[in-house]
Amino acid sequence: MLAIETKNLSKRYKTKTAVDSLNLSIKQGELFTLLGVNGAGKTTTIKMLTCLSKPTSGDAILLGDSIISNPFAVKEKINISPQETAVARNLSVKENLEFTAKIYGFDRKETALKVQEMLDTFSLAEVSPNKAKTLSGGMQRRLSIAMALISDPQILFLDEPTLGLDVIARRQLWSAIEKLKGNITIILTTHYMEEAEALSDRIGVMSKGKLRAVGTTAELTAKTSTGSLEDAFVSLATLEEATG
Ligand SMILES: Nc1ncnc2c1ncn2[C@@H]1O[C@H](COP(=O)(O)OP(=O)(O)OP(=O)(O)O)[C@@H](O)[C@H]1O
Repeated sequence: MLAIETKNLSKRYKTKTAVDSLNLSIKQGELFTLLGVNGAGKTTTIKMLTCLSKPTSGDAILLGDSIISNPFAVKEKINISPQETAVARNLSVKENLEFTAKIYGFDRKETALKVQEMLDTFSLAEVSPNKAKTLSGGMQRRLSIAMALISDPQILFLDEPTLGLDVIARRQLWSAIEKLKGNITIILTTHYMEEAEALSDRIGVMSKGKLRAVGTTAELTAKTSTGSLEDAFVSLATLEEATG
């Protein structure tokens, strides 16, 4: 069974087609990156796949369930770390994780185990008693991802996880994401080429709501006869300008 299969997934606002007939297949355990410039349609795609926004037309099947006809089943299997982190600023790191575990109905023993696992995986043990608002941007993002993983989702969505982070914080977040690879399906959005290249099994290039190409870095560079992902991306964007 595929983790995600979209069928002509589309979202139109009044005058704007944000996502245009997206057809995409993502395997279980894959780390798949949607790469595109601002306004390409990445966040709108994530919002539809996480049942936060209804498609105008088309559908997506996540682990066998449709986002249109069975959104509750979909929501049980997924979680998202959104662009704006979802941490409670006045709670400590540990309290944020415990609070999330309680929402999902874990008992005290399960909560303690899960919280410790997340503190270790995301190198947050040292700041566990500190209020979230005192953390650096990078640590807040790591906490946000840890909170999204508490419920043991089978698919995790990361919307621009390293936006605004410095190079050190970005590398720390990459290594946290790398630890998750293979155990869970991850859909990541970014407009950083080096991030897509460092983390992804496959990359989907989006521009102006359309999926222009899908493949590994090597496949995308071969397809465009270029020497780097950045050149491949520019080539695909230029192609898009020619074809509309
Ligand atoms: N609620 C809305 N109403 C009207 N237009 C919208 C709405 N949300 C998004 N759009 C438009 O749809 C297009 C795609 O936006 P989206 O946020 O999905 O892009 P993105 O690739 O995630 O960009 P970014 O990297 O800036 O987050 C943009 O042109 C945006 O202005």
